[in-house]
Amino acid sequence: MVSLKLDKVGARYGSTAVFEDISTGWLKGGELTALIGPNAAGKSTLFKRMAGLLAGPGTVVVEDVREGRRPICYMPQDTGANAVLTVYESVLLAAKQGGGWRVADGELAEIDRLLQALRISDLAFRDLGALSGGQRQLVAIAQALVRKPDVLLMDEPTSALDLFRQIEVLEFMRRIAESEGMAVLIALHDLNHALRYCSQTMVVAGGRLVASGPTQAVITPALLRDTYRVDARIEPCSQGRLQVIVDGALV
Ligand SMILES: Nc1ncnc2c1ncn2[C@@H]1O[C@H](COP(=O)(O)OP(=O)(O)OP(=O)(O)O)[C@@H](O)[C@H]1O
Repeated sequence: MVSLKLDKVGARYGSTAVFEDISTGWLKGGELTALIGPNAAGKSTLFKRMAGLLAGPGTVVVEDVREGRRPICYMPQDTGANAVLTVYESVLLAAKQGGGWRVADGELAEIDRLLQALRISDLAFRDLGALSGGQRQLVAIAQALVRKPDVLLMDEPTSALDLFRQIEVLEFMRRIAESEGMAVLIALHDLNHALRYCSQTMVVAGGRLVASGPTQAVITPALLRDTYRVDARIEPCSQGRLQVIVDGALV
């Protein structure tokens, strides 16, 4: 099973450091890990650094990548479509990225299966540019999964989705991470999603990793006060699930 850790990783734009010296323990395949933190904390930058899209100090260690799998794929937050492609073409193109152009029947079947699983088969022959923001986000998830990564970095993958789709996508990701042994890191603003779906959570703020570990141990009223500047409680709902209840902003 794949495993991943960060060793003294940093990133900067020009002369401005976004974060420095981020080290983690091993994150394992089969689990969802939330990456949380305030706006501009560096979540997208950390994903880009991990995916090798940005250079910087330190090492992103990925071990035991399986044959036929890509080590790391990054699904960006902004999925604006400027290519003149249908949904199906765009997913096929993602599958072939970096490989040969011969298409096996099994690859087409895999695309059909993914579009069905994400309930977007009806969009297959629509142009990307004619989709809603939420539809585009679902297509971006299909494009990411069809690349068969062992580590998948998803940047706010549910930000444009309605409530039903948010739950459906996160449950799907949890199932697929478990069944395929994929390590999935998800940048999230909805901390209730982190509590419900992610076994591990990493928190970036103020240019460093301020906490990391099992989600229920990491997301605490003290963290919400110090990192998000809100007064909040974490309490079980009537069905026993932990929920963040925000009482107010601390000014
Ligand atoms: N291409 C860039 N050039 C210069 N600065 C950048 C660039 N991209 C991001 N930044 C800056 O780096 C910092 C971290 O941005 P990043 O997008 O990683 O934050 P984030 O935690 O993902 O934020 P959000 O939750 O708002 O999406 C911000 O101050 C941002 O302005």
